[in-house]
Amino acid sequence: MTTVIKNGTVVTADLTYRADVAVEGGRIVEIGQGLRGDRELDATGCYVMPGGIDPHTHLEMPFMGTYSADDFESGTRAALAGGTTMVVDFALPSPGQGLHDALQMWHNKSTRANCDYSYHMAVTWWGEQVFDEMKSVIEKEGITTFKHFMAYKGALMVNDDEMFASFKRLAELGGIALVHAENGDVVAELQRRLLEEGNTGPEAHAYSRPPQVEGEATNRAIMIADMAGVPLYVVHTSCEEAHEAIRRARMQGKRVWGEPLIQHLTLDEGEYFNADWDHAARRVMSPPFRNKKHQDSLWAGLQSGSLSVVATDHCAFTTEQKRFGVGDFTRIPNGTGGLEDRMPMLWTHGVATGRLTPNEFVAVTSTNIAKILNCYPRKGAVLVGADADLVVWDPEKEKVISAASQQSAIDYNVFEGHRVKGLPRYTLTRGQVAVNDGKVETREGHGEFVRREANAPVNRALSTWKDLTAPRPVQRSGIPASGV
Ligand SMILES: NC(=O)NCCC(=O)O
Ligand SMILES: [Zn+2]
Ligand SMILES: [Zn+2]
Repeated sequence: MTTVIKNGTVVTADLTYRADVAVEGGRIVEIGQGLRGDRELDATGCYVMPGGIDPHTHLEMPFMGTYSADDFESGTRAALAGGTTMVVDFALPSPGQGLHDALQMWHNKSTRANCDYSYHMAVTWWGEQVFDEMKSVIEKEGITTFKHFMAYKGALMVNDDEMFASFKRLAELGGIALVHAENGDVVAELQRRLLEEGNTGPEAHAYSRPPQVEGEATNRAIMIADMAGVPLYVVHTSCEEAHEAIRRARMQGKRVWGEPLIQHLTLDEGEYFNADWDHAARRVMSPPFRNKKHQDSLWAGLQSGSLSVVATDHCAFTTEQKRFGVGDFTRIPNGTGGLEDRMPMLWTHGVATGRLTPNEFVAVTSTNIAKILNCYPRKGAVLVGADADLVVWDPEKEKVISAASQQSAIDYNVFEGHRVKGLPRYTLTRGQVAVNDGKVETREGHGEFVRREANAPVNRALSTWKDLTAPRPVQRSGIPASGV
């Protein structure tokens, strides 16, 4: 059966043009004028764009004594409702657990996914087993991106020596290093002091994680990655200090990317001073929301290209779960939702305000990350042969965000009450119409795992450069290279 999206304007990361798009067998089979199909979707007045890719989600994640509330079913349903057609979640080994073991647990959870997905692997401890398994995780499992938590001391955090060892291994295997960049030692000390001084509420969460802890860790990760010769992707970049480090590194030719979240772009630290404990705690995440200066920096980064991708870090906890932290802010489960709202919020606050062009919107929500993850143009493109992961975007469609009508399993929404203009009319996941004229018609289990190959072009370029500039002995006549 052929489905044709008719009368729309195709918008990709670099082109805008009028065309119909024909889809068959889950792929785009033709792009042109006057196409006919067994089923036709009217895109009059709409943009036909690559579906969004959210490279940072935590679905059913075991964390801080509980599990995040959205699983692969509700999470990917929320994603599709908002125009996102692929998510990348984090497989998280517990201390001492093997990588393949953890991966199997994630494969078991994701059988319910409504859209395609991939994983990053987390390096939560270091040892010979992790070193060995990294190779097969990359080469056999198709997972090429490995996350390192520089925070969450005593739980997920790895130290510099472990990070350097892991980064070197990734450089050798053609993978990419990811970091959650916050100085976990300093955060732990600030938390201890704040509690001692009687600062127990959610606002203390923000005080315990100032921009300096993020700026320092981002710089450190960049330098360690440079010494290891591995490309680096910095997740949830929230402040000017971290952005500045990334910007400088990129200007020096280092292979570094930064990922702001839609929450940090549009919500600020004022949320933590709300008199309602629940309101503030629901917004506790790491790094915390910042002020306008930092938000302006992130927007400028997207405009100038020093920041590359907008994600959500979707890690949703119910109010009941957040209340674990009454009386001690360090026990509030860290994380917020955003999967359904990333694209409409970014369109409303980015494109409609003139901060981003529609093409830049596609770049930062889909195409850039598809290239970084080495799954472009299968994902992130409107091209013949690409997966038919598409969103038919109606720039005139409006709604007020509300927990009452959301797909997510939690009982609130951090964007509650925000009016958005720009929403999906249709979302297609490998050709299946999951949002049909605004109505959600997802199919549980439709999602497939997306394998990715190592040694992306950026890895090859970086290793060529590192080889070329590696230390070499100077040949001196009459002097042997090694002692006699
Ligand atoms: N970001 C957050 O607060 N929770 C999810 C885990 C992480 O990415 O740090
Ligand atoms: Zn993180
Ligand atoms: Zn995260």
